[in-house]
Amino acid sequence: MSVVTRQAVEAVLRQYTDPHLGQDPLSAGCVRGIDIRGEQVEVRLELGYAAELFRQGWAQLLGNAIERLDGVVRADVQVDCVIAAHKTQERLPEVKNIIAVASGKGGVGKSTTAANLALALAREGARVGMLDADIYGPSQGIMFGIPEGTRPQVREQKWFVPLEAHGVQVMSMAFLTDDRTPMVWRGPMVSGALLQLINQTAWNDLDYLVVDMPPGTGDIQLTLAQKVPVAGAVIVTTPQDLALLDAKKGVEMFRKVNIPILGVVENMAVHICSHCGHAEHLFGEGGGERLAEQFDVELLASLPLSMAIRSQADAGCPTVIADPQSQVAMIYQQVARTVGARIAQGGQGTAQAMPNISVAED
Ligand SMILES: Nc1ncnc2c1ncn2[C@@H]1O[C@H](COP(=O)(O)OP(=O)(O)OP(=O)(O)O)[C@@H](O)[C@H]1O
Repeated sequence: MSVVTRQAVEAVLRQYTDPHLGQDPLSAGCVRGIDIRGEQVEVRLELGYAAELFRQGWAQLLGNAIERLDGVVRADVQVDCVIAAHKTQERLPEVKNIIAVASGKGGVGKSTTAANLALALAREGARVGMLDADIYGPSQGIMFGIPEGTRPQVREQKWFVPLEAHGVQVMSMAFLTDDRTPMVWRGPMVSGALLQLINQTAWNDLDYLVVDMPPGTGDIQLTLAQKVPVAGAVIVTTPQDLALLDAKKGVEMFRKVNIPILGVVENMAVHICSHCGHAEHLFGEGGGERLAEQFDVELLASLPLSMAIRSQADAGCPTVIADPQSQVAMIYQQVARTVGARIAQGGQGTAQAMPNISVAED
């Protein structure tokens, strides 16, 4: 009878690439324990991102592979998700990671993407908040189905208690104003008000706070990006040349303030005929890919122009929860897990970068 070794188990693990981390569990530092008792093997893995819809399948796949080793009768793989606080996250103790969702121009589907991303993160088991910072066209209240006129409670005359919808904590300037208040705010006022909104909301133990940024790349965006400890940004674009040009400005702006770009989402990329299923590239093919290549950012997903995406979001129940088994919902889930994985890889949990000290022998 052959005896199973730790090396043999590790060699099996090395053959499998975590699709979100792009590395095998060992190289990615996910292995927390390997226990071998005779013919039984127990492996514990820890993922630094939310992956409720992935972890069981991943555990099963790895377990089956280990069971194919000579001398193994049973392999149990346990996969846990543990989301750490981003290293820059000190000012907001209740928020571990802030994700900015931005676009170079309006109307590309930034808010729709932000809502689906937040809900997808929640479905993956994370505690999630949504801050609607799109002050000129706040739409998260509608997308989360919060009845117009609902006001947040105020605690100790200082804290706004975020509204809860579909399991996500939601806050928007729209909850504090009414339709008759014209939003003709100038830049500095807007940034000030938004910072106050972020800092004075009583967020409750969030793994991720998704911020739906105002469209564009002006002063408001820059101030927010600098004053809020953002873990990373997701840029939303459509494939038209003009939108892509604006998206490039967005990428450059975040780079300038040293905020990592987690990736680009290309929205309304293809039209799928609801009668025959034929896919048509309305605005030209491969724009998102070119942008990703040119700017060395990851293309997280290409989403179709779809009536369902629009009608479900506009009705207060975005696709991720309205039709959770749909292909589109699965794309959003994939984006959510990848975004979480990129943040985890960006140095989560490391308190501070230490200077290197080298000791040389004479
Ligand atoms: N993939 C899609 N397919 C079809 N319609 C979409 C898609 N994504 C977004 N939409 C629709 O396009 C419109 C604009 O979307 P959204 O409000 O998300 O854009 P935005 O970039 O946030 O715009 P703004 O910044 O001006 O608020 C909405 O009616 C939305 O439902």
